[in-house]
Amino acid sequence: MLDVLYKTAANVLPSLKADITVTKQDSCIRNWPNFVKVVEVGPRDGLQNEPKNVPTNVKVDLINRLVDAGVRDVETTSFVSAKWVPQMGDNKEVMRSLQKVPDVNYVALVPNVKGLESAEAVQTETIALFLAASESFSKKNTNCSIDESMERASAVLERARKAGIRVRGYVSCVCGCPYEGKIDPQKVAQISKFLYDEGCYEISLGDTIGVGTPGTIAAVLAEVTKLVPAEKIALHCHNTYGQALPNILIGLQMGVRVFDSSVGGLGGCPYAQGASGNVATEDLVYMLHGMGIQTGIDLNKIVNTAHFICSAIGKDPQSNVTRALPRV
Ligand SMILES: CC(C)(COP(=O)([O-])OP(=O)([O-])OC[C@H]1O[C@@H](n2cnc3c(N)ncnc32)[C@H](O)[C@@H]1OP(=O)([O-])[O-])[C@@H](O)C(=O)NCCC(=O)NCCSC(=O)C[C@@](C)(O)CC(=O)[O-]
Repeated sequence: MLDVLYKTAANVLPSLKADITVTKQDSCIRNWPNFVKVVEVGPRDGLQNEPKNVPTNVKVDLINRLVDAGVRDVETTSFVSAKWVPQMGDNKEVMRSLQKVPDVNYVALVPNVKGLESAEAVQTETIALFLAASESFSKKNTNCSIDESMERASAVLERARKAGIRVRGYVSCVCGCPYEGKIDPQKVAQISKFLYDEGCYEISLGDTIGVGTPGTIAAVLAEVTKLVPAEKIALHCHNTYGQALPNILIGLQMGVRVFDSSVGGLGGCPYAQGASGNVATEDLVYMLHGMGIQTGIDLNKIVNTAHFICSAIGKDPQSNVTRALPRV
């Protein structure tokens, strides 16, 4: 089986035909799902840490290209303080400029009720709340303790419920914290359960600084799935130590069916110095299609989108697949 894949790859590289999709029957592994949801976080997580100002029209173009490539869940921007994250200061303009496609879930990150009010003002239908499993990271990132962040989250969730806005939840630092080091998986599980009980439709577990390994991810998932069903969990893996894809494989094995990624592998958190971007969408899609798992995403188009945004911001793609494939 692997011989066939390698030969196929050798025949098509470096043309843009390397989407080595295998059928379910071809796949030597039988217990994978048929479909996995990919949540594209590039326009928010990918660009929030960029030193250069990215023009609003480039952000909007990026989102439209991602949607055209088949992405159906995309994090567009964040309604946080522009004093804290100036890169997202054009949040309302971005949301207003989108020509929304009906079956696409456009998600905006929100830290508090003020952020929700701004999101509502531009007809945002889905928001993402973010909490941390580390006390120090919570303070650095949102200027409040974990308990205070839970109070803020409850207020946001109550208002969102009344307004009919869907809420996704994040837990950051699930494998480690840039300030505290190791994080107890039970703490991650408690916060995940809080978000689940409060009505988040999905809980994304963030390996914010990309220190997780298949071993630590398995330990975290083992604890979290005691309190939250695996089908409600997403994994958000940064790739600092090159462990994102193996971690995702462990997630798949443990029943996770939703994975966050960032086109071109861009990203990082302004309050987690040294952390690199998320797993690149094109690397994730390449792996999943190669396992016979569908994503609805066109690999060629996503690679072109990675080339587009990387050249717009003057960066090399942090993705093996995009480095391997030329732009057409
Ligand atoms: C949460 C705050 C706002 C608290 O910041 P604060 O300074 O404690 O807020 P405050 O309530 O004391 O208000 C201070 C000022 O901020 C304003 N303010 C208050 N709230 C808002 C708002 N929503 N939008 C716009 N402005 C706001 C407020 O109006 C006031 O304005 P002033 O009177 O001084 O002119 C701040 O800490 C903040 O914006 N933090 C965001 C940090 C951030 O965006 N980090 C990156 C995203 S998280 C991440 O990347 C991790 C993730 C999700 O990807 C998963 C993973 O990888 O782990």
